[in-house]
Amino acid sequence: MASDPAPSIDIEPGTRFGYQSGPIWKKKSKVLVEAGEKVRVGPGLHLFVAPNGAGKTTLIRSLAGLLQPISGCLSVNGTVHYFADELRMDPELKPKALFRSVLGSEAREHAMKLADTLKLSVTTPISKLSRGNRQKTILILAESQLQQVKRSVLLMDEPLSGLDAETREQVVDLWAKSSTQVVRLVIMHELESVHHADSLFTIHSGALRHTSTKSGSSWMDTYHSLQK
Ligand SMILES: Nc1ncnc2c1ncn2[C@@H]1O[C@H](COP(=O)(O)OP(=O)(O)OP(=O)(O)O)[C@@H](O)[C@H]1O
Repeated sequence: MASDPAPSIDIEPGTRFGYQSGPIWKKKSKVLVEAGEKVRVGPGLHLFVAPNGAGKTTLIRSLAGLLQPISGCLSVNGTVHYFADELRMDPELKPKALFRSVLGSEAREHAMKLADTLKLSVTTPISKLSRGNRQKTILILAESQLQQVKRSVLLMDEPLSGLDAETREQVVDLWAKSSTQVVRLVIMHELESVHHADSLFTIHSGALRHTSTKSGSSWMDTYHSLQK
């Protein structure tokens, strides 16, 4: 029996990402990012770093199927999990109840262990959690959902923002050790804690740039070289 293909993201050359504005009878498209070349990524950790307002969230939301690309073609193969940069839930909900409501028993057990490792209080209502602790809740939920599905594409918008340095290191370590059947595309601004990654996306003057080769000694050097 043939095994399922690995999860992947494909973006065809000429695909343009952006948003529509204006009244419904006179809509205008505003292009933020265009892919000049074909991009294909498979399982692994893929970083997405670009200046504020370049169009990262717009692009990742398009991959999640929440926005239509303005033109062109993309395909995301696998079960898509999209996590925005804020936890939008009932403020009275506690992480433990949230995990119970969306995770099966094994994944829930995984979530509780991870909460312990990352020092998250699972009995504090979301409204009373700090920014970093809300971010931990998102990360734990994301990682635990992956336990329930085999071929996943995880799209995350700035999951490390607000985390202290030790937690950031723990999360990045976790990603490095994680399943080979997951495509992780992660928007971030802080590259210091990332030693291992499989590729880097950026946006320069509206063009999507992508490389799997680290230039210089760090992904930060690679980012700077793609921004020239
Ligand atoms: N529906 C919309 N209507 C008007 N402007 C929009 C819309 N969607 C996005 N924009 C604008 O497009 C630009 C890019 O937005 P986007 O959130 O994708 O950028 P980003 O790279 O994720 O930025 P940041 O790093 O600051 O989060 C911003 O100036 C934003 O205000």
